[in-house]
Amino acid sequence: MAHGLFITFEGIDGAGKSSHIEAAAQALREQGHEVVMSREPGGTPLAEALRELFLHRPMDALTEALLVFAARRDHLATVIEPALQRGCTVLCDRFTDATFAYQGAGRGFDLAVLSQLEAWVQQGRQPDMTLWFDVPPAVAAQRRAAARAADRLEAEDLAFFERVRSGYEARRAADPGRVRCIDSGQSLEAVRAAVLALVQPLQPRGGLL
Ligand SMILES: Nc1ncnc2c1ncn2[C@@H]1O[C@H](COP(=O)(O)OP(=O)(O)O)[C@@H](O)[C@H]1O
Ligand SMILES: Cc1cn([C@H]2C[C@H](O)[C@@H](COP(=O)(O)OP(=O)(O)O)O2)c(=O)[nH]c1=O
Repeated sequence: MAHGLFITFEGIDGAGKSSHIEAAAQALREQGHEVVMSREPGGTPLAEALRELFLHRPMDALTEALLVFAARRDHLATVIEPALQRGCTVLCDRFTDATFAYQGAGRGFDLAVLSQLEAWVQQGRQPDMTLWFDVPPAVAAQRRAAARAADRLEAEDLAFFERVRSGYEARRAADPGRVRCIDSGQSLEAVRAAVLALVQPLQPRGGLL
């Protein structure tokens, strides 16, 4: 079925993805896309409330996984799917690759259970393209320390973020056509050029209406 483009942005905390989403959106608008921007966990009032709990309350890995998928279900049903059906291009700061990377690789949670939750919640919906901002965890930690106070996930140690990074690499290896790796250890200007090189050729898809 025809639908708008669904593009997600991923990477460990401090990789630099949030620094480039607006530039990607602007480039796409200039190509004629009607852009909807969102984030996960979040993007709806319910999902934003779940995000606050997720980022600040202690919980085990299964609870983390259930919360992010509950938030995702609401976000997909009320924001992402309607926007894609209208033919919009949806840019989302994180999506299910983050769950496989953080809860799966980072926490060691069962990947088969995550795949089951993914199937129930997404009903086959997958991003058309994912930009994975890849950077060594030590570089990301320096960037975070200079920029902001750590939340519950950001307080994890370098070994955790090494596992998360390897989780993203596994997702890329499983679907290299979708997950595109950007070397985010470069300068802001070089990363921005790499992002624009990937998004500028994308044509608007148009919707059903
Ligand atoms: N390529 C880069 N070189 C140097 N600093 C960067 C680069 N990309 C991002 N930063 C800085 O690192 C910090 C974290 O970036 P941010 O975009 O918030 O990361 P993320 O969204 O991936 O957590 C910000 O202060 C940002 O200005
Ligand atoms: C979407 C998602 C995010 N997360 C984590 C990754 C981040 O540490 C955190 C929030 O992501 P993010 O919005 O990137 O945080 P910030 O705006 O502070 O950069 O949630 C998961 O652990 N699993 C998930 O499925």
